[in-house]
Amino acid sequence: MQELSIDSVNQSFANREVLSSVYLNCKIGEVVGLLGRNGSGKSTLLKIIFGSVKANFKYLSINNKIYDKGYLSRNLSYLPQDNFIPNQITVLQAINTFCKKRQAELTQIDFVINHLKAKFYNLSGGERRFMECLLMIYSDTDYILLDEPFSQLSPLWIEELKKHINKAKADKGFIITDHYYQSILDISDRIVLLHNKCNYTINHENDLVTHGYLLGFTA
Ligand SMILES: Nc1ncnc2c1ncn2[C@@H]1O[C@H](COP(=O)(O)OP(=O)(O)OP(=O)(O)O)[C@@H](O)[C@H]1O
Repeated sequence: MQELSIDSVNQSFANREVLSSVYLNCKIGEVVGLLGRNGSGKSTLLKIIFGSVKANFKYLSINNKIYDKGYLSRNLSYLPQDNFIPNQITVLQAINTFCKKRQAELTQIDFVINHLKAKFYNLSGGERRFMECLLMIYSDTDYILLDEPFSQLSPLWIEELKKHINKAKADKGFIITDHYYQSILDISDRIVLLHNKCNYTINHENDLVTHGYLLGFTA
C-alpha cells in the first residue's frame, strides 16, 4: 500500500515523556492535519519521522518498507520550522535541486518567475518562507512534512499555498502542522490531535474543545 505510517512512538527528553505510543499515518492523495497545543510534541514527531531526532522507540514504514530514518527512503521532504535553504543559493538553483520533475509548474507562479535569479539572502522573511514552502510542496518525493508553513505569511499567500497543496496532493501525501488551525481544517482530509502525549482522531471541530485545544463557547 502507498502509505507512510509511524507506530508506537515513544520519546522522552531528560526523563520527561513527550510522546507515548503515538500512531500517525498518511496515504498518497491525502492531507493529514496535525494539531496540538504548544509543546505537545508536533515538531518532535515530524523530526522523528524525517530522522533528525532519534526516538526512544518507533516503527516507521514508507510504502511497505521499514526505515530507521525517513529521509533514507529518498521519498520524504520536510519543511522545518526555521529557514533551511542556505543564503547564497538562488531560487533557480533550489528549484533544480528539489523539484526536477515539477519545474514547469513552479515556474508558472508569478513570484517564482520574478525571483528566479534572487538569492535567498535577498528575500524578505515571508518571501523566503513562501518560496521554501513551494519548493517542498512541488519537491520530487511522494510524502511531504510541513512544520508551520503559514507562519510569517500574509493572508493572500496563505490562501495561495493552500491552493498549491490541494493541487499537488493528487499524487502526494502531506502531513501539516500549524497554529493557523482554521487553515489546517480547511485543507486537511483528516485531523489528528496530539494531547497528553497521545494521538486523537478529530471527527468534528467540537472534539478540539473536548480535548482542550480550543476554548468552548457558553451561551
Ligand atoms: N532537544 C530537546 N531537548 C529537551 N526538550 C525538548 C527538545 N526538543 C523538544 N523538547 C521538548 O519537547 C516538548 C515538545 O516540543 P515540540 O517542539 O515537539 O512541541 P510542538 O508541539 O512542536 O510545540 P510548538 O507548537 O510550540 O512549536 C516541549 O516541551 C519541548 O520543550
